[in-house]
This record gives sequence, C-alpha cells and structure tokens, in this order.
Amino acid sequence: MDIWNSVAECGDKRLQAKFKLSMNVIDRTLSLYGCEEVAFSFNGGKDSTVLLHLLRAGYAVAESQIAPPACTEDVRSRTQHRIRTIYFESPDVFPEIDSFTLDTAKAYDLELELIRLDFKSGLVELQKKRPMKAVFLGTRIGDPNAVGQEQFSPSSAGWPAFMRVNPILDWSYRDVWAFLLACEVPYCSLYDQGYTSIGSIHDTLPNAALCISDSSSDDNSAGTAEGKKLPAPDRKFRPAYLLRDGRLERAGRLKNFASVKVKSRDSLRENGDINGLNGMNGLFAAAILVVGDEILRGDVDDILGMHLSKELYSIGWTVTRRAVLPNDVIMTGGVGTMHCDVTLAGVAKAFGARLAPDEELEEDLRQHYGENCPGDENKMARLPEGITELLHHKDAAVPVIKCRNVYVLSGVTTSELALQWRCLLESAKEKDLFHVQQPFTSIRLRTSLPEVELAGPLARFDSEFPDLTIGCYRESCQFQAIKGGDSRNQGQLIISVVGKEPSRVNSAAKTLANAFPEGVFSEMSKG
Ligand SMILES: Cc1cc2nc3c(=O)[nH]c(=O)nc-3n(C[C@H](O)[C@H](O)[C@H](O)COP(=O)(O)O)c2cc1C
Ligand SMILES: Nc1ncnc2c1ncn2[C@@H]1O[C@H](COP(=O)(O)OP(=O)(O)OP(=O)(O)O)[C@@H](O)[C@H]1O
Ligand SMILES: [Mg+2]
Repeated sequence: MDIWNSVAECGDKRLQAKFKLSMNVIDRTLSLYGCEEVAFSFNGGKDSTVLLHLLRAGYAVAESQIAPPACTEDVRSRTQHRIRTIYFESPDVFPEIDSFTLDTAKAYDLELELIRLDFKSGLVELQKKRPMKAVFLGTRIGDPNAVGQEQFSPSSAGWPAFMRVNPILDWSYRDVWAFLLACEVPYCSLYDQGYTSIGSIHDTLPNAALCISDSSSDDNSAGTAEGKKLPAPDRKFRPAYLLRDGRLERAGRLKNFASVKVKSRDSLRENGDINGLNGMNGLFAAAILVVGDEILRGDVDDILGMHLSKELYSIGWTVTRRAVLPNDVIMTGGVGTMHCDVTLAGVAKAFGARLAPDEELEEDLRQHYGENCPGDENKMARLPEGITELLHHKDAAVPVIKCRNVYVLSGVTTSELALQWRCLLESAKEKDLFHVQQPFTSIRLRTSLPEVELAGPLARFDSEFPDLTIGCYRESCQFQAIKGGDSRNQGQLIISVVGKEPSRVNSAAKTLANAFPEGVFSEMSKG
C-alpha cells in the first residue's frame, strides 16, 4: 500500500497530525526550491528511513500535481525527478547500515551520491560541484544536534550555505515506529536486534532497556541510560519498536554510559539544580509567579499566590518574590487554548529552550479530557525541550510540570492547588527534588502604641536578634479605608517575629514586651 493510504487508514490520529505537518514542510520546500535544487541526506537510520518515505510521497504529489490519495508512489515512478540523495560513507559504520542504505537507494531508484569526506568538507565539495539550496535531514528533537533548530534552519556559520530542512523535527520515537510499522516499509535489520539509535560501530550497542535476559529491563518504562549495565555480547534483545519510553532511545550510545560528570558549582547554577545549590549554601528560597490579568485589575485577589506562600513557608522555605504577571507578558508562542501554554512558553524562553510536543503529556491530557481534549494539534502538550520532567502522582489527574527548578502548577482553585502541592511534596520526597526544611515559627503582637514609640526599640531588637525577621505593619488599612476613615493613623500595629528556632522567637517576643508597660501588647492567634 502507498504511504498516503497507509497513514490515512492506520487510525492513529497523532501520527496523522504529524504526517500532515511534515508533508506541509516538504511541500513548501519543493515549491520554494524545486526538486532540482534540493537533496536528501540519507544514512539508513530509522529517522532518515521515515524521511525517505515522506519524500517519496511528497515528490509524487509535487511532480504529478495529482492530489493524494489518488497520487501514489507508482505515479511518481512515471515522473521526472529521482530524489537526489547524499550519503556520507564512513569506515566506522555498521555493515548492516551501509548495505541497507545502498540496497534502499537501489530499491527506490534514488539518485545516490556517495561522499567519502567528513560532513563539512563533503558539503563544501558538493556545493562546488552541484550546488544545493536545501537539504532534507531526519533530525528530531532530542538529537544532540537538534538544539536550536527549527523545521527550516540555515546551515551554521562556517558551514557552506544551504537551508537545513527537518520535516520530522517534532516526531517522537513512538511516532517514528508507528509510521514505519503502519507503512510496512523495510528498515535496517539492526533495529530488530535491540538497537534504537545507531551511530558508529565504536559508540553503539543494543539498548539495555530491551535486553530479554536482564530482569531489570522487563519494564522499560522507567529508568535512565546512565547507570545501566553494559549489555553482554550473548544477550538477546527485543526489537526497537518495543521500547516504550522514547527517552531511553539513546541509552545504547556509549557516550551515555561515560557521562556521569562531577557537577561544578557553576554547572549546578547554570542548570538550575536547586538541590545541589541549596545544599551548598543553605539558602532555601523560592519565587512565585502568578499569571492573571484579573488579579492585576483588582477583580480577583491573589489567593493562589498567598496559598502557595503559606505552603512554602510551612515547609521552611523563604519566598523571596511573588510577582503577578499579565497573561500576555510572554510574547513567544502561547497560541494554545489554555493560558498555561503561555506560561510554558515563558519558561522555555527563560531557559533558552524551545517548546516541543511531548507525547507523555499528550497522553495525560487525552486521558483527562477524553475526546474533548482541546489539544487537538498537540498545542496544550508543548513543553520546554530537554529541561522538562512530568511529576505524576496517583491522586492528581494532571502532572506537575518541572522545568529544571521551576514547577508549574495548573490548579485554578485553592483545593486543586492544595492537592497539587501535596502531590508535589510527595514526589519531591520520593525523587529527592528539593528538601522540606524545619518550618518557620512566628509570634504576632498587636498594639495600639504609636509608631514613633515603637521604632527605636524595634531597631534595637532587629540587631539583637539577627537570626530573626522582625516586621511591623498596620492592621487592615483596607478595612479602615472602606469604612471611610483616614487609614494613615488608624488600625492597630502588628509586630511579627519570625524565625526557625521557637526558643529564639519566644525570647525576642518576651524581650520586646518587657520593654513596655504590661498589657501594651496582645498576642494574636496563629494562622
Ligand atoms: C547534510 C548535513 C548538514 C549539516 N549541517 C550542519 C550545520 O549546518 N551545522 C553543524 O554544526 N552541523 C551540521 N551537520 C553535522 C550534524 O549536525 C551532526 O554533527 C552530524 O549529523 C553528526 O552527528 P553524529 O556526531 O551524532 O554522528 C550537518 C550534517 C549533515 C549530514
Ligand atoms: N552519514 C550520513 N550520511 C547522510 N546523512 C546523514 C549521515 N549521518 C546523519 N545523517 C543525517 O542526519 C540525520 C540524523 O541522524 P541520526 O543518527 O540522528 O538519525 P538516523 O540515523 O536517521 O536514526 P537513528 O537515530 O536511529 O540513528 C539523519 O536522518 C540523516 O538525515
Ligand atoms: Mg543515526
């Protein structure tokens, strides 16, 4: 069956959506540059195999001008252009990959150019001999060299000039296999032997998560590449399409096993490693960003922000800032149906990451919303690439989204927020994300004394108890104003003494009370 029909009939909506977008990229490229001035970079890997078949389908339509599904690849064989294909040969490549590439080129009548130079020098030579305006690549998000790339990315500075076109940039590991299996196209035999991403013979092994004889890999939905045992040569492996957790795709690449680095203080800070940093300097501080025009307008109180402040305070963390931001403060992306799309775009921008579809969150949202999921085109499930972890909890319908040291909570009522907070704390404990600290303790004293009488003694206590935070504010200015009084001199003063050591807090409160006649202060109830 041809590609268009196979995808149309596979019943996989997500794959169909990805396919549509990719075909659009291919169509735009061919319209822009023409078949003559583009090339396909093919190396026999699974990603470039997917791309090959997308290109076959795309060229067929572009050249025949017959709309799918009437236009099949058979029609293409009667059209003029063979797909110009470049393959950089290397002595370090697996023989299976090499022969699959050559056999496939023959089977689909590709116009193959073999290059025996490194990528850069090879491309320089190619541009001299027969220039290309654009090159199709099977780069996908998550590939080390995908960072910063879009579907259309000009070649980097120092490289010959051409457009890198990445039609399957947003495809997940699962999408790749769904496509190859649905279209029943041949792929390199190594993938049936447990290889999930193929580099050179020196850096690639079958994926330990697919090892049959290793009991630790029976459930490959969890765990990371680092720390997994190297597979012994006599072990048997399941095929690549059975890897359930796409995040383990590169677990068989040797660089992964060697990459347990000693973290420097700078790298911890750069990566927002809150555990590491806090552990070193003893500062447990958080900032809260609340997004909502209605709060800025004064229509709604920032109840959620207050709630979170109290929760953080109750686990011994200091809140250094609580900022309320307008919904449109973040200008990149955020075209989804939910305001949290905007928030995540902001987080991505702050960390210099791009938003990419996340199949795990897509699945969560699908389960939560069922058929009514507004994230039809994966818009709601776009997460900052490479820095995001989803924290699932059995009691919460949607996970907390962790982007390095930023936690995105989506609760919109205090009870939803309270539930998410509890789930977050439990996940934090289980995964050792951040530490619950000794809680703060506080005493609040109310007085009718005028400010001038209090100012001197308070300043002295402040320096006498440097480990405590001593504050003073007027009670309920808002209340006075509503009643129509002059709020400046009305309402009692509240003195708050806050610290971690209850004995110190008590002692400060007593010292203060003793400095004035009896009965001047009354202690307020907690809360
Ligand atoms: C057709 C083609 C174009 C490339 N263009 C660039 C480029 O513009 N900038 C760059 O840094 N690397 C470029 N590369 C190199 C790749 O980003 C990457 O280094 C390469 O795929 C090697 O991956 P590996 O080291 O995992 O084998 C290009 C590679 C190919 C095949
Ligand atoms: N030797 C090569 N010759 C031509 N193109 C290449 C070569 N190596 C990489 N590429 C291009 O870079 C893309 C990304 O390579 P990558 O290794 O990530 O994917 P893949 O080889 O297709 O699949 P896998 O991840 O399973 O190895 C390829 O799809 C291909 O377009
Ligand atoms: Mg590869």
